Amino acid sequence: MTAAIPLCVIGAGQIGMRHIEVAQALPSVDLTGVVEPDPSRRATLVAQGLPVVAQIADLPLHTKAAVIATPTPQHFSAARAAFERGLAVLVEKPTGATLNEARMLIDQAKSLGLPLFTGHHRRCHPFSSAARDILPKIGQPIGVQGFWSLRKHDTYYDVPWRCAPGAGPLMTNLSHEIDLLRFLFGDIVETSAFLSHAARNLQIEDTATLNLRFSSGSLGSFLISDAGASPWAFEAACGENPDLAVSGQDYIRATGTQGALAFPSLTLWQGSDGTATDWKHPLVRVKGAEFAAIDPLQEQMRRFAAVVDGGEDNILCSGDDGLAALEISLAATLSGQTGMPVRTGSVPGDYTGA
Ligand SMILES: NC(=O)C1=CN([C@@H]2O[C@H](COP(=O)(O)OP(=O)(O)OC[C@H]3O[C@@H](n4cnc5c(N)ncnc54)[C@H](OP(=O)(O)O)[C@@H]3O)[C@@H](O)[C@H]2O)C=CC1
Ligand SMILES: O=C1CO[C@H](CO)[C@@H](O)[C@@H]1O
Repeated sequence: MTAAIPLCVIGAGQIGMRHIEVAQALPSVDLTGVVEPDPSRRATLVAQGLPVVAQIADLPLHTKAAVIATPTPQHFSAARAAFERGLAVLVEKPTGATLNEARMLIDQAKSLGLPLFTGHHRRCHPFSSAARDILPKIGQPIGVQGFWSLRKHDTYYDVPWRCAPGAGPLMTNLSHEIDLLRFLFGDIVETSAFLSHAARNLQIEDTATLNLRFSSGSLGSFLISDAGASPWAFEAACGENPDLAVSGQDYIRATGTQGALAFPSLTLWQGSDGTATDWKHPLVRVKGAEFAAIDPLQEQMRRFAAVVDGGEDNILCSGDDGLAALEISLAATLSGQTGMPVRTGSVPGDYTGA
Protein backbone atom coordinates (compact mmCIF):
# COMPACT_ATOMS: atom_id res chain seq x y z
CA MET A 1 0.00 0.00 0.00
CA THR A 2 1.09 3.57 -0.66
CA ALA A 3 -0.58 6.39 1.31
CA ALA A 4 -4.06 5.94 2.83
CA ILE A 5 -6.75 6.33 0.16
CA PRO A 6 -8.66 9.63 0.56
CA LEU A 7 -12.31 8.51 0.62
CA CYS A 8 -15.67 10.15 1.27
CA VAL A 9 -19.04 8.77 2.34
CA ILE A 10 -22.11 10.23 0.63
CA GLY A 11 -25.26 9.98 2.76
CA ALA A 12 -24.91 9.70 6.53
CA GLY A 13 -27.98 7.65 7.44
CA GLN A 14 -28.20 4.18 8.96
CA ILE A 15 -25.68 2.39 6.76
CA GLY A 16 -23.69 5.53 5.91
CA MET A 17 -22.75 5.87 9.59
CA ARG A 18 -21.43 2.29 9.56
CA HIS A 19 -19.27 3.10 6.51
CA ILE A 20 -17.99 6.20 8.31
CA GLU A 21 -17.01 4.13 11.38
CA VAL A 22 -15.26 1.61 9.17
CA ALA A 23 -13.40 4.30 7.21
CA GLN A 24 -12.19 5.84 10.47
CA ALA A 25 -10.96 2.46 11.71
CA LEU A 26 -9.08 1.40 8.57
CA PRO A 27 -5.42 2.43 8.27
CA SER A 28 -5.59 2.15 4.45
CA VAL A 29 -8.34 4.82 4.28
CA ASP A 30 -8.39 8.53 5.11
CA LEU A 31 -11.97 9.84 5.56
CA THR A 32 -11.83 13.22 3.76
CA GLY A 33 -15.51 14.07 3.73
CA VAL A 34 -19.08 13.13 4.59
CA VAL A 35 -21.70 14.51 2.19
CA GLU A 36 -25.04 15.17 3.86
CA PRO A 37 -27.66 17.57 2.43
CA ASP A 38 -29.76 18.10 5.58
CA PRO A 39 -28.47 21.14 7.63
CA SER A 40 -29.61 19.88 11.03
CA ARG A 41 -28.12 16.43 10.39
CA ARG A 42 -24.91 18.18 9.26
CA ALA A 43 -24.77 20.11 12.53
CA THR A 44 -25.04 16.84 14.48
CA LEU A 45 -22.26 15.28 12.42
CA VAL A 46 -20.00 18.33 12.82
CA ALA A 47 -20.52 18.07 16.58
CA GLN A 48 -19.20 14.49 16.31
CA GLY A 49 -16.01 15.85 14.73
CA LEU A 50 -16.75 14.59 11.22
CA PRO A 51 -15.54 16.44 8.08
CA VAL A 52 -19.02 17.24 6.75
CA VAL A 53 -19.92 19.04 3.52
CA ALA A 54 -23.31 19.79 1.92
CA GLN A 55 -22.56 18.54 -1.59
CA ILE A 56 -20.07 16.53 -3.61
CA ALA A 57 -18.67 19.71 -5.20
CA ASP A 58 -17.45 20.81 -1.74
CA LEU A 59 -15.31 17.71 -1.08
CA PRO A 60 -11.53 18.19 -0.67
CA LEU A 61 -9.93 18.02 -4.12
CA HIS A 62 -7.56 15.17 -3.28
CA THR A 63 -10.49 12.78 -2.56
CA LYS A 64 -10.16 9.67 -4.74
CA ALA A 65 -13.04 7.38 -3.80
CA ALA A 66 -16.66 7.51 -2.65
CA VAL A 67 -18.98 5.15 -0.83
CA ILE A 68 -22.56 6.05 -1.73
CA ALA A 69 -25.09 5.40 1.02
CA THR A 70 -27.96 7.66 -0.01
CA PRO A 71 -31.49 6.31 -0.29
CA THR A 72 -31.76 4.04 -3.35
CA PRO A 73 -33.58 6.62 -5.54
CA GLN A 74 -30.52 8.91 -5.19
CA HIS A 75 -27.85 6.26 -5.96
CA PHE A 76 -27.75 7.19 -9.64
CA SER A 77 -27.41 10.97 -9.25
CA ALA A 78 -24.86 10.64 -6.44
CA ALA A 79 -22.74 8.05 -8.29
CA ARG A 80 -22.86 10.08 -11.49
CA ALA A 81 -21.71 13.22 -9.66
CA ALA A 82 -18.93 11.23 -7.96
CA PHE A 83 -17.70 9.91 -11.32
CA GLU A 84 -17.77 13.46 -12.72
CA ARG A 85 -15.40 14.39 -9.86
CA GLY A 86 -13.11 11.51 -10.97
CA LEU A 87 -13.88 9.34 -7.93
CA ALA A 88 -13.90 5.54 -7.78
CA VAL A 89 -17.34 4.43 -6.57
CA LEU A 90 -18.69 1.78 -4.26
CA VAL A 91 -22.45 2.26 -4.33
CA GLU A 92 -24.69 0.65 -1.75
CA LYS A 93 -27.05 -1.97 -3.08
CA PRO A 94 -29.01 -1.91 -5.30
CA THR A 95 -26.72 -0.28 -7.89
CA GLY A 96 -29.55 1.91 -9.17
CA ALA A 97 -33.31 2.18 -8.94
CA THR A 98 -33.67 0.76 -12.48
CA LEU A 99 -31.62 -1.35 -14.87
CA ASN A 100 -31.14 1.71 -17.11
CA GLU A 101 -29.60 3.62 -14.20
CA ALA A 102 -27.28 0.72 -13.32
CA ARG A 103 -26.25 0.29 -16.98
CA MET A 104 -25.52 4.02 -17.37
CA LEU A 105 -23.30 3.92 -14.29
CA ILE A 106 -21.43 0.88 -15.61
CA ASP A 107 -20.92 2.64 -18.97
CA GLN A 108 -19.78 5.84 -17.28
CA ALA A 109 -17.29 3.95 -15.10
CA LYS A 110 -15.89 2.10 -18.11
CA SER A 111 -15.58 5.22 -20.26
CA LEU A 112 -13.80 7.10 -17.46
CA GLY A 113 -11.68 4.09 -16.48
CA LEU A 114 -12.91 4.34 -12.86
CA PRO A 115 -13.76 1.40 -10.56
CA LEU A 116 -17.44 0.72 -9.79
CA PHE A 117 -18.55 -1.78 -7.16
CA THR A 118 -21.89 -2.52 -5.50
CA GLY A 119 -22.12 -2.96 -1.72
CA HIS A 120 -23.09 -6.62 -1.65
CA HIS A 121 -20.71 -7.13 1.25
CA ARG A 122 -21.66 -10.72 2.13
CA ARG A 123 -19.12 -11.96 -0.38
CA CYS A 124 -16.40 -10.55 1.87
CA HIS A 125 -17.01 -13.07 4.67
CA PRO A 126 -14.39 -15.85 4.64
CA PHE A 127 -17.17 -18.47 4.96
CA SER A 128 -18.75 -17.22 1.70
CA SER A 129 -15.55 -17.84 -0.29
CA ALA A 130 -15.09 -21.15 1.56
CA ALA A 131 -18.63 -22.23 0.57
CA ARG A 132 -17.83 -21.52 -3.05
CA ASP A 133 -14.68 -23.65 -2.76
CA ILE A 134 -16.50 -26.53 -1.01
CA LEU A 135 -19.54 -26.71 -3.30
CA PRO A 136 -17.87 -28.96 -5.92
CA LYS A 137 -17.82 -31.66 -3.19
CA ILE A 138 -21.61 -32.04 -3.46
CA GLY A 139 -21.27 -33.04 -7.12
CA GLN A 140 -23.49 -31.70 -9.86
CA PRO A 141 -25.64 -28.96 -8.29
CA ILE A 142 -29.31 -29.95 -8.20
CA GLY A 143 -31.12 -27.42 -6.05
CA VAL A 144 -30.88 -24.78 -3.34
CA GLN A 145 -33.45 -23.63 -0.82
CA GLY A 146 -33.22 -20.44 1.24
CA PHE A 147 -35.31 -18.87 4.00
CA TRP A 148 -34.87 -15.27 5.18
CA SER A 149 -37.47 -14.14 7.68
CA LEU A 150 -36.79 -11.40 10.23
CA ARG A 151 -39.58 -9.26 11.64
CA LYS A 152 -38.43 -5.63 11.27
CA HIS A 153 -39.26 -3.26 14.14
CA ASP A 154 -42.42 -1.26 13.37
CA THR A 155 -40.70 2.17 13.27
CA TYR A 156 -38.44 0.91 10.44
CA TYR A 157 -41.25 1.89 8.07
CA ASP A 158 -41.55 5.46 9.44
CA VAL A 159 -38.98 6.50 6.76
CA PRO A 160 -41.09 7.27 3.63
CA TRP A 161 -38.67 5.99 0.93
CA ARG A 162 -38.60 2.59 2.63
CA CYS A 163 -42.38 2.21 2.01
CA ALA A 164 -42.26 3.05 -1.70
CA PRO A 165 -41.52 0.86 -4.75
CA GLY A 166 -37.78 0.39 -5.01
CA ALA A 167 -37.53 -0.54 -1.32
CA GLY A 168 -39.31 -3.45 0.43
CA PRO A 169 -37.69 -6.77 1.31
CA LEU A 170 -37.16 -7.70 -2.37
CA MET A 171 -34.97 -4.70 -3.17
CA THR A 172 -33.59 -4.10 0.32
CA ASN A 173 -32.88 -7.63 1.53
CA LEU A 174 -33.40 -10.10 -1.32
CA SER A 175 -30.84 -8.36 -3.53
CA HIS A 176 -28.15 -9.52 -1.04
CA GLU A 177 -29.51 -13.07 -1.27
CA ILE A 178 -29.50 -12.98 -5.05
CA ASP A 179 -25.95 -11.71 -5.14
CA LEU A 180 -24.88 -14.46 -2.73
CA LEU A 181 -26.75 -17.16 -4.68
CA ARG A 182 -25.09 -15.97 -7.91
CA PHE A 183 -21.70 -15.85 -6.16
CA LEU A 184 -22.16 -19.48 -5.07
CA PHE A 185 -24.27 -21.08 -7.82
CA GLY A 186 -23.83 -18.93 -10.93
CA ASP A 187 -26.19 -17.03 -13.21
CA ILE A 188 -29.97 -17.10 -12.81
CA VAL A 189 -31.88 -17.30 -16.08
CA GLU A 190 -35.53 -17.37 -14.97
CA THR A 191 -37.46 -16.12 -11.96
CA SER A 192 -41.04 -16.43 -10.79
CA ALA A 193 -42.53 -15.10 -7.57
CA PHE A 194 -45.61 -14.73 -5.42
CA LEU A 195 -45.83 -11.51 -3.39
CA SER A 196 -47.92 -10.68 -0.34
CA HIS A 197 -48.46 -7.46 1.62
CA ALA A 198 -51.10 -8.98 3.88
CA ALA A 199 -49.15 -8.45 7.12
CA ARG A 200 -48.06 -4.78 6.86
CA ASN A 201 -50.59 -3.48 4.32
CA LEU A 202 -48.01 -1.26 2.64
CA GLN A 203 -47.84 -0.68 -1.12
CA ILE A 204 -44.67 -2.80 -1.16
CA GLU A 205 -44.57 -6.51 -0.32
CA ASP A 206 -43.73 -7.78 3.14
CA THR A 207 -43.34 -11.41 2.04
CA ALA A 208 -42.40 -13.19 -1.19
CA THR A 209 -41.67 -16.69 -2.40
CA LEU A 210 -39.41 -17.20 -5.40
CA ASN A 211 -38.57 -19.95 -7.86
CA LEU A 212 -35.23 -19.61 -9.61
CA ARG A 213 -33.67 -21.43 -12.56
CA PHE A 214 -29.87 -21.31 -12.79
CA SER A 215 -27.93 -21.46 -16.05
CA SER A 216 -26.38 -24.74 -14.79
CA GLY A 217 -29.87 -26.31 -14.90
CA SER A 218 -30.21 -26.44 -11.11
CA LEU A 219 -33.26 -24.94 -9.41
CA GLY A 220 -33.74 -22.72 -6.37
CA SER A 221 -36.53 -21.60 -4.10
CA PHE A 222 -36.50 -18.83 -1.53
CA LEU A 223 -38.94 -17.45 1.05
CA ILE A 224 -38.30 -13.89 2.18
CA SER A 225 -40.32 -11.93 4.72
CA ASP A 226 -39.78 -8.91 6.93
CA ALA A 227 -43.04 -9.51 8.78
CA GLY A 228 -42.46 -13.05 10.06
CA ALA A 229 -40.24 -13.68 13.09
CA SER A 230 -37.76 -16.56 12.78
CA PRO A 231 -34.17 -17.54 13.59
CA TRP A 232 -33.48 -18.18 9.87
CA ALA A 233 -31.73 -15.37 8.01
CA PHE A 234 -28.20 -14.51 6.99
CA GLU A 235 -27.72 -11.85 9.66
CA ALA A 236 -29.16 -14.07 12.40
CA ALA A 237 -26.96 -16.96 11.26
CA CYS A 238 -23.65 -15.11 11.39
CA GLY A 239 -24.29 -12.05 13.56
CA GLU A 240 -22.79 -9.63 11.02
CA ASN A 241 -25.24 -6.80 11.76
CA PRO A 242 -24.72 -5.42 15.28
CA ASP A 243 -28.35 -4.23 15.36
CA LEU A 244 -29.87 -7.68 14.77
CA ALA A 245 -30.23 -10.67 17.10
CA VAL A 246 -28.08 -13.75 16.51
CA SER A 247 -29.43 -17.34 16.25
CA GLY A 248 -26.50 -19.24 14.76
CA GLN A 249 -28.91 -21.22 12.57
CA ASP A 250 -28.27 -22.18 8.96
CA TYR A 251 -30.67 -20.64 6.47
CA ILE A 252 -29.62 -22.04 3.08
CA ARG A 253 -29.44 -25.70 2.05
CA ALA A 254 -27.98 -26.93 -1.23
CA THR A 255 -28.20 -30.42 -2.68
CA GLY A 256 -26.10 -32.09 -5.38
CA THR A 257 -25.61 -35.54 -6.85
CA GLN A 258 -22.90 -36.37 -4.29
CA GLY A 259 -24.13 -34.65 -1.14
CA ALA A 260 -25.49 -31.53 0.47
CA LEU A 261 -24.26 -28.34 2.13
CA ALA A 262 -25.81 -26.19 4.85
CA PHE A 263 -24.87 -22.50 4.89
CA PRO A 264 -23.27 -20.65 6.56
CA SER A 265 -22.11 -23.39 8.97
CA LEU A 266 -20.65 -25.21 5.89
CA THR A 267 -21.90 -28.50 7.33
CA LEU A 268 -21.36 -31.02 4.55
CA TRP A 269 -23.31 -34.29 4.05
CA GLN A 270 -21.48 -36.79 1.85
CA GLY A 271 -21.55 -40.47 0.88
CA SER A 272 -19.12 -42.78 2.73
CA ASP A 273 -16.00 -43.81 0.86
CA GLY A 274 -16.55 -46.97 -1.17
CA THR A 275 -20.37 -46.89 -1.11
CA ALA A 276 -22.82 -45.47 -3.59
CA THR A 277 -24.34 -42.09 -2.77
CA ASP A 278 -28.04 -42.91 -2.84
CA TRP A 279 -31.03 -43.08 -0.51
CA LYS A 280 -30.15 -46.58 0.71
CA HIS A 281 -26.90 -45.37 2.32
CA PRO A 282 -26.62 -42.93 5.20
CA LEU A 283 -24.76 -39.72 4.45
CA VAL A 284 -21.83 -38.78 6.64
CA ARG A 285 -21.98 -35.39 8.35
CA VAL A 286 -18.77 -33.35 8.17
CA LYS A 287 -18.60 -30.32 10.44
CA GLY A 288 -17.71 -27.07 8.66
CA ALA A 289 -14.53 -25.13 9.37
CA GLU A 290 -14.89 -22.25 11.81
CA PHE A 291 -13.89 -18.73 10.87
CA ALA A 292 -13.22 -15.78 13.14
CA ALA A 293 -15.97 -13.18 12.78
CA ILE A 294 -15.01 -10.17 10.68
CA ASP A 295 -16.76 -6.89 9.92
CA PRO A 296 -17.73 -7.43 6.26
CA LEU A 297 -18.19 -3.69 5.62
CA GLN A 298 -14.64 -3.11 6.81
CA GLU A 299 -13.31 -5.95 4.67
CA GLN A 300 -15.28 -4.60 1.70
CA MET A 301 -13.82 -1.11 2.17
CA ARG A 302 -10.32 -2.51 2.66
CA ARG A 303 -10.65 -4.35 -0.67
CA PHE A 304 -12.13 -1.26 -2.36
CA ALA A 305 -9.24 0.91 -1.17
CA ALA A 306 -6.75 -1.71 -2.40
CA VAL A 307 -8.31 -1.56 -5.90
CA VAL A 308 -8.21 2.26 -5.87
CA ASP A 309 -4.54 1.85 -4.95
CA GLY A 310 -4.00 -0.16 -8.16
CA GLY A 311 -4.73 -3.70 -6.92
CA GLU A 312 -7.06 -6.34 -8.36
CA ASP A 313 -9.95 -8.08 -6.61
CA ASN A 314 -12.01 -11.16 -7.45
CA ILE A 315 -14.38 -11.07 -4.46
CA LEU A 316 -16.04 -7.63 -4.48
CA CYS A 317 -19.36 -7.28 -6.30
CA SER A 318 -18.53 -5.66 -9.65
CA GLY A 319 -20.88 -3.22 -11.39
CA ASP A 320 -21.96 -6.05 -13.71
CA ASP A 321 -22.67 -8.38 -10.78
CA GLY A 322 -24.62 -5.61 -9.06
CA LEU A 323 -26.65 -5.13 -12.24
CA ALA A 324 -27.40 -8.86 -12.36
CA ALA A 325 -28.58 -8.90 -8.72
CA LEU A 326 -30.79 -5.88 -9.39
CA GLU A 327 -32.24 -7.53 -12.48
CA ILE A 328 -33.30 -10.68 -10.61
CA SER A 329 -34.74 -8.64 -7.73
CA LEU A 330 -36.79 -6.60 -10.23
CA ALA A 331 -37.71 -9.79 -12.11
CA ALA A 332 -39.17 -11.18 -8.88
CA THR A 333 -41.31 -8.06 -8.42
CA LEU A 334 -42.40 -8.12 -12.06
CA SER A 335 -43.29 -11.79 -11.88
CA GLY A 336 -45.24 -11.23 -8.67
CA GLN A 337 -47.21 -8.44 -10.33
CA THR A 338 -47.91 -10.20 -13.64
CA GLY A 339 -48.21 -13.80 -12.46
CA MET A 340 -45.77 -14.80 -15.22
CA PRO A 341 -42.23 -16.21 -14.99
CA VAL A 342 -39.61 -13.65 -16.09
CA ARG A 343 -36.63 -14.66 -18.22
CA THR A 344 -33.40 -12.80 -17.54
CA GLY A 345 -33.00 -10.12 -20.21
CA SER A 346 -36.70 -9.28 -20.37
CA VAL A 347 -37.10 -6.81 -17.47
CA PRO A 348 -37.76 -3.35 -19.01
CA GLY A 349 -34.86 -0.96 -18.44
CA ASP A 350 -37.06 1.70 -16.86
CA TYR A 351 -39.01 -0.67 -14.59
CA THR A 352 -38.90 0.45 -10.94
CA GLY A 353 -41.09 -2.21 -9.43
CA ALA A 354 -44.02 0.22 -9.21
N1 LIG B 1 -25.29 -3.13 2.72
C1 LIG B 1 -26.12 -3.05 3.75
O1 LIG B 1 -26.02 -3.82 4.70
C2 LIG B 1 -27.19 -2.02 3.79
C3 LIG B 1 -27.47 -1.25 2.68
N2 LIG B 1 -28.45 -0.32 2.69
C4 LIG B 1 -28.66 0.50 1.47
O2 LIG B 1 -28.10 1.77 1.76
C5 LIG B 1 -28.91 2.81 1.25
C6 LIG B 1 -29.28 3.76 2.38
O3 LIG B 1 -30.11 3.07 3.31
P1 LIG B 1 -30.30 3.63 4.80
O4 LIG B 1 -28.98 3.92 5.40
O5 LIG B 1 -31.21 2.68 5.47
O6 LIG B 1 -31.06 5.01 4.49
P2 LIG B 1 -31.29 6.24 5.45
O7 LIG B 1 -32.56 6.88 5.00
O8 LIG B 1 -31.10 5.85 6.87
O9 LIG B 1 -30.05 7.20 5.11
C7 LIG B 1 -29.85 7.85 3.89
C8 LIG B 1 -29.03 9.12 4.14
O10 LIG B 1 -28.67 9.74 2.91
C9 LIG B 1 -28.98 11.15 2.99
N3 LIG B 1 -29.24 11.66 1.64
C10 LIG B 1 -30.40 11.75 0.97
N4 LIG B 1 -30.21 12.26 -0.27
C11 LIG B 1 -28.88 12.51 -0.37
C12 LIG B 1 -28.05 13.07 -1.39
N5 LIG B 1 -28.55 13.43 -2.57
N6 LIG B 1 -26.73 13.21 -1.13
C13 LIG B 1 -26.20 12.83 0.06
N7 LIG B 1 -26.94 12.30 1.06
C14 LIG B 1 -28.26 12.14 0.85
C15 LIG B 1 -30.18 11.18 3.90
O11 LIG B 1 -30.35 12.48 4.40
P3 LIG B 1 -31.84 12.99 4.79
O12 LIG B 1 -32.32 12.08 5.86
O13 LIG B 1 -31.59 14.39 5.23
O14 LIG B 1 -32.66 12.88 3.53
C16 LIG B 1 -29.79 10.16 4.95
O15 LIG B 1 -28.93 10.72 5.91
C17 LIG B 1 -30.10 2.13 0.58
O16 LIG B 1 -29.88 2.10 -0.80
C18 LIG B 1 -30.12 0.74 1.15
O17 LIG B 1 -30.60 -0.21 0.20
C19 LIG B 1 -29.17 -0.07 3.82
C20 LIG B 1 -28.95 -0.80 4.96
C21 LIG B 1 -27.96 -1.84 5.03
O1 LIG C 1 -28.70 -4.32 3.32
C1 LIG C 1 -29.33 -4.65 4.29
C2 LIG C 1 -30.63 -4.07 4.53
O2 LIG C 1 -30.98 -4.00 5.84
C3 LIG C 1 -30.71 -5.12 6.66
C4 LIG C 1 -31.29 -4.89 7.99
O3 LIG C 1 -32.61 -4.45 7.81
C5 LIG C 1 -29.24 -5.40 6.62
O4 LIG C 1 -28.89 -6.44 7.48
C6 LIG C 1 -28.85 -5.70 5.22
O5 LIG C 1 -27.50 -5.96 5.09
